Amino acid sequence: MNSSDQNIILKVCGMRDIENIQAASDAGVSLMGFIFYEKSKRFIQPELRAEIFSSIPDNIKKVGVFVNESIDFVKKIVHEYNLDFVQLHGEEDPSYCEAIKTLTKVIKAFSVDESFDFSITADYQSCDYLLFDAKGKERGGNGIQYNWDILQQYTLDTPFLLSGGLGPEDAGKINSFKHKKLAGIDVNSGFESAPAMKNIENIKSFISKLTCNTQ
Ligand SMILES: O=C(O)c1ccccc1N[C@@H]1O[C@H](COP(=O)(O)O)[C@@H](O)[C@H]1O
Repeated sequence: MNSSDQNIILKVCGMRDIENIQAASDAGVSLMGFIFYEKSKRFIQPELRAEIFSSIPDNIKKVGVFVNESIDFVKKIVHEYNLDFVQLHGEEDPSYCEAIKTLTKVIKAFSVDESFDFSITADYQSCDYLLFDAKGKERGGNGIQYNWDILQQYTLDTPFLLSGGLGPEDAGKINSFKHKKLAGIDVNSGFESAPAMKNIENIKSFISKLTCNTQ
């Protein structure tokens, strides 16, 4: 039961299956991530993109996820699929983020562990959101969490998304987590029955247990 006036963004990442996208949309998800990183299990093959993107309901905000791609490639994809956001999961520097910001909104991801130095985020304050994922072997989608207490060291104004191994059982922990710059949460492998296939019942049950409203 949602009982708060607070709104947070719920992003479901790594979508690829047309029926699963529709079902997630029907469940109330309005921000979805699509992976343009070839080494990911959730990569969308170029030949499937046109059909997938033309099927996405109009109310869905589309996030393209990239890792150290050329700016020209990202630009092309933003225009081709009308992306509302670009999420950057590599070593993209502040000037790269600025260049993408001329096209669409930018989410810059950082890999966090207990020794993460938040001072590096200072140069990324013009991004629309930062995203704090867990540091793991892969660029993203590692399915592991870090100790969220470290996020209290983040004191800048740019809002952030909480990410990294979030699963259906984490609703209570998310409800208890407080940070004035928390803008949303990003879920992925913790809700999968197979790569890029989300368990819709788990998403519905998760949303119902969050005390904030999701948007
Ligand atoms: O999901 C992927 O395969 C992926 C690949 C490369 C960059 C980012 C990726 N996904 C992002 O990873 C995080 C955490 O995912 P998880 O919950 O630990 O599975 C999330 O921000 C996804 O957007």
